[in-house]
Amino acid sequence: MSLLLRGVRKAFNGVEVLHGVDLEARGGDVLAIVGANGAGKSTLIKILSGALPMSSGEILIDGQPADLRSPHDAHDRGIRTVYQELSLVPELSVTENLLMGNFPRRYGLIDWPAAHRKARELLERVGFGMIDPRARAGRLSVARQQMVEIAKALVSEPKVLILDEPSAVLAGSDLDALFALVRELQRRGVLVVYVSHRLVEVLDLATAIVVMKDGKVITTTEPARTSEAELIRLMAGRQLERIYPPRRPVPGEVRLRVDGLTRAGEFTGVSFELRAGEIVGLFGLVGSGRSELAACVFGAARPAEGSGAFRSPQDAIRHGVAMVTEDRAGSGLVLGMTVRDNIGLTTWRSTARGPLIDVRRQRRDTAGMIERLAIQPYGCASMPVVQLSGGNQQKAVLAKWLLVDPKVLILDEPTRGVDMATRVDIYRMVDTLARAGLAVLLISSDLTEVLGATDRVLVMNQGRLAGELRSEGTTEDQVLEKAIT
Ligand SMILES: Nc1ncnc2c1ncn2[C@@H]1O[C@H](COP(=O)(O)OP(=O)(O)OP(=O)(O)O)[C@@H](O)[C@H]1O
Repeated sequence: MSLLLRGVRKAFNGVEVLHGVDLEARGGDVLAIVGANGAGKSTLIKILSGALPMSSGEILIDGQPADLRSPHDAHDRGIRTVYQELSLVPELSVTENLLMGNFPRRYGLIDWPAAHRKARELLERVGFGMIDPRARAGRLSVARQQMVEIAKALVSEPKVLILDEPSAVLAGSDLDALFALVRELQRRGVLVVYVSHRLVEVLDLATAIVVMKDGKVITTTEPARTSEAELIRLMAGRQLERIYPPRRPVPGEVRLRVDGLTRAGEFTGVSFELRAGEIVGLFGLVGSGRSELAACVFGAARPAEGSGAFRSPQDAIRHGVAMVTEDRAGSGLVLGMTVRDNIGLTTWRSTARGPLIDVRRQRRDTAGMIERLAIQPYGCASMPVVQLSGGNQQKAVLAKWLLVDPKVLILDEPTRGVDMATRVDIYRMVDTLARAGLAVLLISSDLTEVLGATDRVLVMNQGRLAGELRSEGTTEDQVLEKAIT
C-alpha cells in the first residue's frame, strides 16, 4: 500500500493555510506528523479523511489518483480516522457503538449474545479486552471512550489509520495498550498516521517524522536521526534550553484551604492547602476524581461535606480564584465569538465604565495577552475563536483567565493539545506569576509535566488523596505507584 500527496493546498475564505504539501508513505510505516499549533496538521488529516476538500493538489493511493470528496470516499479507500473529539453515542452500549448497523441476526432479529461476543472479540483483538462491551459508552471514562473509538475504526481492517492526538487522554496501562496496538498494526502492514505533540512518544513509535511549519512540510526525518530538542527547534524556529524553569519556592500565606471535602461517588475526605508563591500539582488517572474535585473547589459543584469550596464560580472569582477548564469548547470559550471578546469575557466587569465596556482598554489588554502567549494566526483578535487551531484555542482560554489577575489559579489540563514551544512559554509565565505571589494548582495527567512544572504533587487515587510528594527528585514511577495501587 502506498500513499502519495503532491502539492496539496488548502485555503479558507481565500486565506491559504496549506501551501503545497508533499508526502510519501507506505503500509507498515508509522508516520508521525508534528508541528506547532496552527501548523496545519488537522487540516491535512481532514483532507486525507475526506472531511475537507483540498483547494488543489493530488492524492495517490497505490499509484492511482484518489478523489476523496467525502468521509465515505476515504472509508471506501480503506482510510479510517480517529479524531480527538469523541463521536460515540453515549446512550448506546459499547457493542452497539462498535457494530452500528452491522449486527449478527437470527430469525431476522438482532442476536445480542452473538453481538456482544463479536464486540468482545474485536476489543480483545486490538488489545482493549479490559473494556466491557455491554457498558454504556457514556459511562466509560474519556480514556476508555477514546479506546472504543479506535476499536471502531478497526472493525474492518483499514489500510490507513489516522490517529489525531490519541494519547492525550491516556495514561498508564491504557497508553501501553495503545502503543502495542500501533506496533501490531504496523506489523500487519497498515499505514498509521500519528499526530501528536508528545515528542517522546513520537520518537519511540514513529518510523518517519514529518515536521510541519506554517502550512508546509519543512523536514522529514527518522527517530534515530533526530532528538526532542531538535524537533522543538525545527517546529518553533528557535532554540529552547530547558522546558521547565527551575523552582525555588518560598511559600507565603495560605490562599486556599479545603478540609474533608466529599462528594458521593466522586471523592472523599480531601484536605489540602495552597500557599502564595506555590505551584502544586494534582495528579490522578482519568476517573480518579481530580477534575471533579477541582470543579467542586471552584464552586461549579456543591460538596456534600467539608469546607473550603466556593459556593459558585462567581463567588470563587470574587475571591480572586480563576480556573482554566479541561473542556475548552464546553465551558471555556464561546466558539462563535471573536478571540478578543472571548478573552475579554471575564474582565467585562473591570473594563466596564458604567454600563459600557471600555473597548480601548479591552483591546489593549487582550492584544497584550495574545502577544504574550503567541496566539496565532497574526491578526486573530477579530477572528471567531472557532477558526483557530485547537492549541491556539487552549491558549485563548488561558489568556482569558490570566487577565483577571487572580490570587489563586486552578489549571485543569492547561497544555492539552498545546505544542512544546508554547508549553515552555506557559510554564515560564506560570512560574513568573507564582514568583509574584500567585498560588497555582496544576491538574494534569501528563506525568512529566506534573513533576517538572510544580513544587509538590498531590496524588489522587479512586477519589482519595493517596499522598503528597516533593516534585524534585521524585520519579514518574513513584507517582504512578501512588495513583494506581
Ligand atoms: N474553519 C477554518 N476557517 C478558517 N481558518 C481555519 C479553519 N480551520 C483552521 N484554520 C486555520 O488553518 C491553520 C491551520 O490549522 P490546523 O487546525 O490545521 O492546525 P494544527 O497544526 O492542527 O494545530 P493544533 O496543533 O493547534 O491542533 C490555522 O491558522 C487555523 O487558524
